[in-house]
Amino acid sequence: MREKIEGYVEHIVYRNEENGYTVLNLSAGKDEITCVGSFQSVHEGEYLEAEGQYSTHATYGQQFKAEQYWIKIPQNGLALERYLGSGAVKGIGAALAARIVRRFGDDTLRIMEEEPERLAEIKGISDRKAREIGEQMIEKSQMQNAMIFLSQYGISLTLGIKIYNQYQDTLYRILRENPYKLAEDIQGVGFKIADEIAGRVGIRTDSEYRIRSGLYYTLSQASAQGHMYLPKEELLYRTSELLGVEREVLGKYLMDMAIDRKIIMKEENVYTSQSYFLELNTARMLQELNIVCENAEEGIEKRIAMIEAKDGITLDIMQRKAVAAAVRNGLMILTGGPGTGKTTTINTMIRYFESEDMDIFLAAPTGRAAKRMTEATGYEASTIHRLLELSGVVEESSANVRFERNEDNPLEADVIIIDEMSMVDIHLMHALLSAIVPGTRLILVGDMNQLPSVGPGSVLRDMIRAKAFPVVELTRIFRQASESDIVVNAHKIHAGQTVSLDNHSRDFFFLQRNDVRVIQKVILTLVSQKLPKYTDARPQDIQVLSPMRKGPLGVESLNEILQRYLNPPGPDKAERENGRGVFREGDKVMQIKNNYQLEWEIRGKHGIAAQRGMGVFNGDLGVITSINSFGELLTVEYEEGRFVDYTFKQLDELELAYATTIHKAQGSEYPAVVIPLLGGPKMLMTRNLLYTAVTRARKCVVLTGSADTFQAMIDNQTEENRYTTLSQRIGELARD
Ligand SMILES: Nc1ncnc2c1ncn2[C@@H]1O[C@H](COP(=O)(O)OP(=O)(O)OP(=O)(O)O)[C@@H](O)[C@H]1O
Repeated sequence: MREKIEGYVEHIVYRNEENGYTVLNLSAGKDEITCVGSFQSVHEGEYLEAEGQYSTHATYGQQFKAEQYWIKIPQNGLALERYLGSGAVKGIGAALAARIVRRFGDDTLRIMEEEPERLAEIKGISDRKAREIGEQMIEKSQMQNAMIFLSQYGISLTLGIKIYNQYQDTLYRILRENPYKLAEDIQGVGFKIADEIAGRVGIRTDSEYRIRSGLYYTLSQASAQGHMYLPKEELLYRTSELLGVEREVLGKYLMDMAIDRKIIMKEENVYTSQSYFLELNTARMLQELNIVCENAEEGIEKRIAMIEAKDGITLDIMQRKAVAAAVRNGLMILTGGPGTGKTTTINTMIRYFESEDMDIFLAAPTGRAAKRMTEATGYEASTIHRLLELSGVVEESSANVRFERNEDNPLEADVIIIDEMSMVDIHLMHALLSAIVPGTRLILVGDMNQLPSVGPGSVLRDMIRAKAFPVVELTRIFRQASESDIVVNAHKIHAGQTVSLDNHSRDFFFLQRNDVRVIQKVILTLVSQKLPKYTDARPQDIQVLSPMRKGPLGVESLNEILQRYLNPPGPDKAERENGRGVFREGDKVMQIKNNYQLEWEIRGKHGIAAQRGMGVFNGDLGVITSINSFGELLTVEYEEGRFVDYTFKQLDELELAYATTIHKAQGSEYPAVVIPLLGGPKMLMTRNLLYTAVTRARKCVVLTGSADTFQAMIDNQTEENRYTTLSQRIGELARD
């Protein structure tokens, strides 16, 4: 039940400076109430009104959880003295507070606000200080008023403070005239919040601001779906649906927005300016790197032969071609499916450049992929983010990341090799290219048939389609059929051929089951018993990959079931409820968005940090090691012993990960993978998706469900259609 309480802040028991989480004692008449919540700035002695609910904490007993609060500066002498003495006003300490209150009594507050110059009558306060105190008081009461005003529109305190800091006094005008400006200026306010405020303020649905903001929002939504632009008609259609405004009305605003350079229109395609220039500049930088390296010609073949002899391998003609192309060109792309010898080729390239004393950097888009690259090459590989030296001051989305390595401070390497290029989105590609000077060789390696990157663009495919850069495609499968049916079948799936499901294989199995419950049971037995034994792995290393989130075979249900059996509740395991279920110590979890600001540390003896860093990324897998309800912290251990503390408020960035979607598994590999397949929407159940799922497994893949669904997926060549024009931009520049 929602209740309202009020009283003086007696004592601040605990405060987390970072997120404002506070435990305080409130003195309300005769009662003392323990009150917890996120208080931005509360001081002892202040009079607090709070709305929220009582709850009972296992250790700390009854406490009041504040959801909203208002601070009142106390009026009477003693409370006022305490308030002022608590450091609430800069420049006033306890002793000075006592003197001020002794002098002005109950009139203190009025004097401080209205006649602050009179404070100078007190010893220890100069004219200047008096003025400063006055300004602070005005600021405080303005902020207070602003918060009250904003709370009418359902704006939370944290957001309210951001809004106030951005606009100060002009906030009233902005809110009344154009709340959509908030969506442009303030992180955390999107079109939806702005539109809700606009509705309450009474702004017309066909107002110019609303339409412009709606058009822009639709474009950003498209970008979140992977597109770089929308065709004009589609943009108008989607925006008209969103705003409930006729399509005909919208068109004319596009022109205005183009004049303001908010958007760019080209051949009936509409881009945000940012998207347009991302593609254009990426194309330009690629062209600049695309040079033929002089005096590389001599003895390439001979040197490759020498390396082959030394390493005891014989490269295939295409592999040799790839190494030579990497030596000759400033930019080259190596593509091929699993087992076609990409890694072997990279290794030979590395030996080649090593023999020329060149500095070589290796990187991949995810931590897991980088680790695999390190293992396969024996050469240290890092994530692209780490290579570019992600710097601390960044905003949340990948679009606003800042790197230490950029055009002013480029990477000092002779050769840069990037693996798993299919996962690199346009933002990361742009950042990478910005940090590379022409003359440095860039070698991009990836499988263009994997699902496209999570972020916008389809960089690798677009580059290959542009036909403007040297590309070598490896098609011969080196891994023998007897050795790996995973690889052979993946290629068959890609080629649309029939895959034998007779289970005469050592690493590729199909268990035909048509009942959902039976399939769930099969999955459970596979993960908890059979596969760990068969592949010599731990149950948490076996990954269940589902095409979908919802439904009895979707990620959500499967996680619930797997959690129940693999990590049941126990007296020694702390838990934390969240909206979607429960997190428990020992659970396998996944970070589900890029968070460049989240800190990790590698803990040495006695839990002392031995190394620190920033950034946890979409798809990173870890295990919950502890849940601390008092400190409201949940700790996850990620690979390489990186520990990350999440406040309870950040838990929406985590999900149980016994099962994950195939999309989330891109670029990752697991010893063994289990894939349930039983019907599903045609849009989703594609050949591409099946191919990506199967290629995630290193030692063993088990599919379970309906063979018809399996075949239907092989036959379904629908591909996600991304609106991108990187290849056109490359083409235009190449013609110039
Ligand atoms: N020219 C070659 N001659 C003989 N064997 C080869 C050759 N090239 C690669 N192989 C072998 O084929 C297998 C797959 O090669 P590699 O790991 O380089 O492929 P990949 O494309 O990187 O595969 P994946 O993406 O699945 O890791 C390895 O066992 C490798 O030793």
